[in-house]
Amino acid sequence: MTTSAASSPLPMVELSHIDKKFFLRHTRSIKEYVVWLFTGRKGDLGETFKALDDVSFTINRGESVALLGFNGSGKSTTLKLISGVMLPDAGSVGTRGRIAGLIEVGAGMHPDLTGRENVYLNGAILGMGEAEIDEKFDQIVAFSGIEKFIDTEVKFYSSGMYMRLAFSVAVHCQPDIFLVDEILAVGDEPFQRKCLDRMHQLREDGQTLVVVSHDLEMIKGICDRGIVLQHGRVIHDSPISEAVDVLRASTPD
Ligand SMILES: Nc1ncnc2c1ncn2[C@@H]1O[C@H](COP(=O)(O)OP(=O)(O)OP(=O)(O)O)[C@@H](O)[C@H]1O
Repeated sequence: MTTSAASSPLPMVELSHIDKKFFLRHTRSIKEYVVWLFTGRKGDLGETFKALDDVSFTINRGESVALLGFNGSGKSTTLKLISGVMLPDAGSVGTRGRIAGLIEVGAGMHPDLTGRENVYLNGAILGMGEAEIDEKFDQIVAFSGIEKFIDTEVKFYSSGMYMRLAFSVAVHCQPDIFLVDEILAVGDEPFQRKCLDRMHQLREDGQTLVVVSHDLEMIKGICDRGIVLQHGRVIHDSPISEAVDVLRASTPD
């Protein structure tokens, strides 16, 4: 039996045995540091901490996946590795196509540039050419709803305004993979609804979504699969309702 290429799953994100470590510095006073230096450097000034531990999963085209877990479980670190702004210490990350990541409020924006200039900067970072941005500029600004402030330097924007502009640029660049961290929470309710509608539309268009949020009801409305992280390890991967139940039944320790 032959399977048509159109119906076979196409991997868009592949994480294989990822480890990510951070160095946690133990704060010391200058006096303590000098004593440590002249007494044979006994004891550590810090320790290595594993934020992700042997994380592997594959996300196929058209899937809408939530990364779930309590604070500090490694969700944002995973998104940063997928987006490429952070590299793993071990393992490999593979992605396909254009990625747009809304991971940190203000990331990818230059504070001294205006909203208009940042649309071009952000658009270029996301892989759009000048002509493509010119063509979509009015739509981007209209969706963001910040027309009045588009020629103001973004350092004067509120966090909600940053997010509006960044979300609008990201969705208009038609990403193959759209990564969204908690940042939607800084938008007001009408704009959040508008973002959710747009994310549903991306999903219907067959794009791939990876979402991090503690708003489990919202997540259930937008995602079809949930990956639960605990202390940097994947402990569960299933359809979203079951994954949310697993998270709710577990305890943060
Ligand atoms: N740049 C960094 N330097 C040191 N430690 C870090 C760094 N980034 C993340 N961590 C640590 O890695 C762990 C995982 O962080 P991460 O932000 O991925 O968690 P999260 O699941 O997104 O949490 P939250 O729900 O609170 O946003 C945390 O203990 C965090 O303190």
